[in-house]
Amino acid sequence: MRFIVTGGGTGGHIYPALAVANGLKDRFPGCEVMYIGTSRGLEADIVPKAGLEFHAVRSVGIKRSLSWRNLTVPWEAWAGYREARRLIRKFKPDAVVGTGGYVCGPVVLAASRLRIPTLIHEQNALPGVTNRILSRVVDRIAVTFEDSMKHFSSKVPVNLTGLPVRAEITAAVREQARKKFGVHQNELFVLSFGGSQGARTINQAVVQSLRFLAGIPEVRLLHVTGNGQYEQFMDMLQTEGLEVNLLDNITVVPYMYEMPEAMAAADLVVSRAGAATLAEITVRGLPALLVPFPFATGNHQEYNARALVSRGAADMVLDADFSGSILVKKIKQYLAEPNRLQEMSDASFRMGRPHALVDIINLIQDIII
Ligand SMILES: CC(=O)N[C@H]1[C@@H](OP(=O)(O)OP(=O)(O)OC[C@H]2O[C@@H](n3ccc(=O)[nH]c3=O)[C@H](O)[C@@H]2O)O[C@H](CO)[C@@H](O)[C@@H]1O
Repeated sequence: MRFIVTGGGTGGHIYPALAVANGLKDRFPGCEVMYIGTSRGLEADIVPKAGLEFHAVRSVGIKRSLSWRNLTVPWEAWAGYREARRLIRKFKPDAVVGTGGYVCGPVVLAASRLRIPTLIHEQNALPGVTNRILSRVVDRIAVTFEDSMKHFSSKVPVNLTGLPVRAEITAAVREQARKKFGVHQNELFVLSFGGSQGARTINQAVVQSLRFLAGIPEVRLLHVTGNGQYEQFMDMLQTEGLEVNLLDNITVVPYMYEMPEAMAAADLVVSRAGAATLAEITVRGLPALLVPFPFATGNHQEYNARALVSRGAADMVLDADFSGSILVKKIKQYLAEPNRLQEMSDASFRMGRPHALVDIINLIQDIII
């Protein structure tokens, strides 16, 4: 068996593609998997490190603002399509799977024209432009959120699978994780972070709230600033006259490499609303206070957040409204109403899709038979 997976640009498209590649290898021992991306995207770095055969094709996105570069788009797109077609003809895959990003366009389109079974996975509640176009030519569509199903044409079967999360996220054990982070039984352990890059708004709000949170001993806060924003965060603390080492119940780190354990230990997550983060939160049944990144394409993070909010799994505060005083107010509310947290947790757990990967691999198996 041979498969091609494609998806690129940001980690949000690449990690689900890698999860699918690994899932295919488990389901079809001895199968060959080729990854097609671009040479400029993060995938050119990540995919070879993951031990997969990687090939790059040209791919272009249309600039939303007026730009002379858009004039070269048709030529570049045609060149990328021809490169993808050549790779597919040579490799002869049994199926091609796309997880979004511009590069999926030429690869999935070429596969479909060559009558090779195709599946796309959409991570966000508001589908990206490439997946919307491809949805007309593929054999199967898998989605993370029920809310995105209405954006696809009814001709192609759309399946609600969820987004595959790392196995460690489900495997981490709460009691062990709480011990590791020194969390006492009755403490409310709050994990705050802003996606993989960190979020300035969340960082600022945390700085503004630290003096108050330090005075609430029932709360323990683990805050992740993002690697690129750690120094700025420390500068802001200094300006406020705060020394984090002196605050017993507060820990600040630049990046959390042990996110599975941190989530396992947490009672509440404060974060952006990237699709991977939300898949992890719901698989663990965590209640969340979400502050969507307002500049994500098409404002898709707000749509992602609303998918949880409308089902009672999370609260949302828009980026423009979020501040230290809102954060403190919300935490005080949750402390005063533990039932509310429990209800959010139950609703979150109901949305979680721990079998996302298995369901996606089943769909791939369906289209190749
Ligand atoms: C800014 C932007 O447009 N981001 C998009 C990008 O998300 P991006 O990949 O940046 O962010 P996500 O929130 O989806 O995922 C972040 C991942 O990083 C992990 N993590 C984070 C911080 C940390 O310290 N340690 C750690 O391990 C999280 O556990 C999670 O697995 O692609 C997603 C899927 O298309 C979209 O939904 C997001 O909107």
